[in-house]
Amino acid sequence: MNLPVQTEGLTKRYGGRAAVRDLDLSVRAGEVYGFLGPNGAGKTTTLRMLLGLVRPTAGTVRLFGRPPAAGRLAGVGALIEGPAFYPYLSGRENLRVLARYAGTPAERVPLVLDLVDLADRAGDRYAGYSLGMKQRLGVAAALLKDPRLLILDEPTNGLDPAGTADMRRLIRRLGAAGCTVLLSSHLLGEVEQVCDRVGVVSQGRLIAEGSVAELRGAAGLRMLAEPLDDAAEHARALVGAERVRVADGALELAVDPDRAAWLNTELVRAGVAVRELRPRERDLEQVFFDLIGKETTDVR
Ligand SMILES: Nc1ncnc2c1ncn2[C@@H]1O[C@H](COP(=O)(O)OP(=O)(O)OP(=O)(O)O)[C@@H](O)[C@H]1O
Repeated sequence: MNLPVQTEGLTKRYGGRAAVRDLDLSVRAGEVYGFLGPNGAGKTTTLRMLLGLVRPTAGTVRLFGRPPAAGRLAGVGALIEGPAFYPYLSGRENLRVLARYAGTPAERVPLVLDLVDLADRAGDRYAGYSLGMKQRLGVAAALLKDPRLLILDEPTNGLDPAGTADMRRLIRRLGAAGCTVLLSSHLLGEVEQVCDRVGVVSQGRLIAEGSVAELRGAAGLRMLAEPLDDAAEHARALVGAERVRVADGALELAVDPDRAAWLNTELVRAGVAVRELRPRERDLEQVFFDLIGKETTDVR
């Protein structure tokens, strides 16, 4: 099956500096994929290589199984740089101009305006739009050709909270409608809220990939109990030694949190006083900084 996006060993060097290093990325049909990383991690360079706007130093890019040669990006819509629109034309007129250039039927214009929630303001001049409306018009332009894959570079960058919420809603709506979306972001909360899967990029390398839940790590339980040694011994006997760890005066148990009541009953029965038992979940922010921190240490 041809994936919407597949790269192998994708690398871009500028002089001696690698902006993107040996990147294997795959985006599956119908998913909203978040490409997450701090500023300068290589996100824009990667997206530009996907679109054939920057030539890779090494490695390959396939979009729906084909290399992204110029003029052969059928089925792909993108918003990479701030969209260039005529300030004195309305949103609708701007899209009509673009549709004409692209050979897209003008009937798509009201459809995409509706999709991005700009139908009411379509007759207003572009110059009078808020930043959020300008970004949404950019997405509308990318949607003109009814793409199967939409690539968005930091779509909420610079937007106020309301504009950000509108953009997130729009992305979720597009995802729900079956469009594959690849978006870059340096904001965890963003990818957490809209993405099915996330790839974390740092210093040009993909350092982690998975669903938000997977990135958070396996859920588990954290227990405060007395005496702790007895609790640990019984817990090991109950769930397996490899699933039990003592850390900071507490027990960490790599088990399904649904087993809390059962564990509590068993330990109390064994004479252990369980003071606290709660699900342990790593905050995604912590995961992100753990990953980035580790990476920085590795590189040093
Ligand atoms: N045309 C270029 N010439 C030289 N270096 C470049 C060029 N484009 C990007 N870089 C460098 O490559 C690295 C990655 O940049 P890139 O813009 O891809 O990162 P990013 O993750 O998109 O960050 P941001 O969110 O800040 O745009 C940076 O160190 C940047 O300075």
